[in-house]
Amino acid sequence: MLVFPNAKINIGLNIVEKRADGYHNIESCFYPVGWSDALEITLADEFSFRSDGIVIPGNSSDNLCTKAYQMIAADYALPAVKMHLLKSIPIGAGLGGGSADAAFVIKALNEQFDLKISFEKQLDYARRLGSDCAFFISNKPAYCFQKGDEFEDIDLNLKGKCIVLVNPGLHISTVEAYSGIVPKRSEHDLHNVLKEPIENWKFKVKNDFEATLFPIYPLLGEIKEALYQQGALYAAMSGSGSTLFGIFELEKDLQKHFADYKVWQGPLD
Ligand SMILES: C[C@](O)(CO)[C@H](O)COP(=O)(O)OP(=O)(O)OC[C@H]1O[C@@H](n2ccc(N)nc2=O)[C@H](O)[C@@H]1O
Ligand SMILES: Nc1ncnc2c1ncn2[C@@H]1O[C@H](COP(=O)(O)OP(=O)(O)OP(=O)(O)O)[C@@H](O)[C@H]1O
Repeated sequence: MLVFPNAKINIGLNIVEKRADGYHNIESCFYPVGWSDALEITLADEFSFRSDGIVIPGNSSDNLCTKAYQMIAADYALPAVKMHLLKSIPIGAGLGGGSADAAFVIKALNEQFDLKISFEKQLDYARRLGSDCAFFISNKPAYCFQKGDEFEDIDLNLKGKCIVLVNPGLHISTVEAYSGIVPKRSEHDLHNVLKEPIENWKFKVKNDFEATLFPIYPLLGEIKEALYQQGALYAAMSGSGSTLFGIFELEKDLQKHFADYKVWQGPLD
């Protein structure tokens, strides 16, 4: 089976409070984007995982794909498989790429081997692998709360608009990014603000990581500003960085403009 785990962006990210378990409760809109890895899962004599493309830190037993397989294999009689990942989504980029790979393994094993794991149970498995992971089980625009792993439907349709993702190659650790944050309630209810015209978002839809990370990495703020100068309706950092995104009314080719960085651009669904 061949699947294409895709990235996500965070449209708005309020870090509301620190939890007793050390994590943070957040409020965010998660939106799928087309920057994708490719993952092939085939029957084999023994389990193996290998990856090509962007080098993933850690060895194959640390990989979230391996962890997802082992977790399901602990509860279901799974045959051995060979997994081959072509890694394209930048790492430490706020795009949830590792989480997407893991969620797609859960979904692919369920389908390929007819395991009949319910949707709710797939979500529970995904939550065990990472806060971002559960989103990729449904992989539809959603308002996310708690650790980012509880969802409500959101009335937001950006279909037809174009997104440009710019990754400057800085690897920002999620743990470090959260450690710099002083949580606070947001001034604006994200649900309501996202119903306003996209041109208003610039003033009201904030990613709380920007205030602490932009002073440390000024390049991030410069790229966001450049996206606005190029005509973005809305621009922001995704997750804990380091990827910036711009949403444009029409197709936009900024590959040359951001020639020093990794750029992905395409339509939103
Ligand atoms: C920044 C976001 O990408 C926004 O979508 C996510 O909140 C991060 O999700 P993730 O990468 O799946 O994070 P996890 O692998 O679950 O956690 C990594 C570390 O980030 C911190 N963490 C993560 C999620 C969360 N809601 N609060 C946290 O404080 C914790 O220190 C945790 O040990
Ligand atoms: N399949 C995988 N792809 C990418 N990273 C992986 C994978 N498996 C394990 N990891 C580990 O997860 C870490 C970061 O994962 P990921 O790419 O999801 O982070 P991110 O882009 O910062 O996402 P976010 O902050 O939005 O969760 C890496 O340091 C890497 O060691």
